[in-house]
Amino acid sequence: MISSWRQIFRVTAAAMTGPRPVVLSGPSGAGKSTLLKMLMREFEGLFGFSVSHTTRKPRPGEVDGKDYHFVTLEDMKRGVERGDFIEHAVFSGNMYGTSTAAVQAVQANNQICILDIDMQGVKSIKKTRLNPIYISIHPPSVQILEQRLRDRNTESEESLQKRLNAAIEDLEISKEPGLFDAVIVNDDLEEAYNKLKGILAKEIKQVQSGKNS
Ligand SMILES: Nc1ncnc2c1ncn2[C@@H]1O[C@H](COP(=O)(O)OP(=O)(O)OP(=O)(O)O)[C@@H](O)[C@H]1O
Ligand SMILES: Nc1nc2c(ncn2[C@@H]2O[C@H](COP(=O)(O)O)[C@@H](O)[C@H]2O)c(=O)[nH]1
Repeated sequence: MISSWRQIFRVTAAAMTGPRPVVLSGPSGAGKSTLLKMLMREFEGLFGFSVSHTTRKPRPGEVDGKDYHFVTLEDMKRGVERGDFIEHAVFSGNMYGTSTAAVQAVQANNQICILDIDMQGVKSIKKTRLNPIYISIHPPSVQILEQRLRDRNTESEESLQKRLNAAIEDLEISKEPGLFDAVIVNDDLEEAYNKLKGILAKEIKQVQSGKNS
């Protein structure tokens, strides 16, 4: 346990000196992955994705170690017991977690670390010294969210309903004053992306100037 606290301290200490990490949260299907992939494409090398662990099965096209570390429930539980995770949560029947190593790997490259995590993760990260910028991505409406999730064609009916129920709850919680630094309604994708870039402009400039000096 002591070594895991040391690890967490190292991550948080690095976060206080390097660029601030960015937490993207918001309902499943709101467009977090779409937006973060756009950022990583436009600003190649500036951002690094914190690759979470999950017990859910990979979707077609998802790559182990890139999109997620896909693990068994037993492995995940062992990792939690070892203290490998800064935060972890159960979402829609599967476990998800951000490992200290995932954040450290990004910070070691002096990149802006992006975490794509659910509301429980946000609440847990708030108790650490990671000090990220918290951004919530919202859909224009729950109806549009449902349509996007259906069109994505990744969920069973049961999983879809669980995600919609969580979405309704999380949209309510996200109104809590001070919980997020910014809320972006992802209606028109380009517009939402430009807002995201605006919010991160200072961090982007800071890392760009460091890389060019
Ligand atoms: N502005 C938009 N207009 C229309 N479709 C969109 C928009 N943004 C994202 N989408 C589509 O909606 C679907 C959900 O987006 P995405 O997978 O990025 O959501 P997510 O928030 O990362 O979901 P999850 O939390 O489940 O990983 C995708 O098929 C994506 O192409
Ligand atoms: N608390 C955490 N939530 C996470 C993490 N990685 C992803 N997520 C969230 O889970 C849901 C579902 O993701 P999906 O890929 O199965 O659609 C979504 O809201 C993610 O933000 C994590 O490490 N911790």
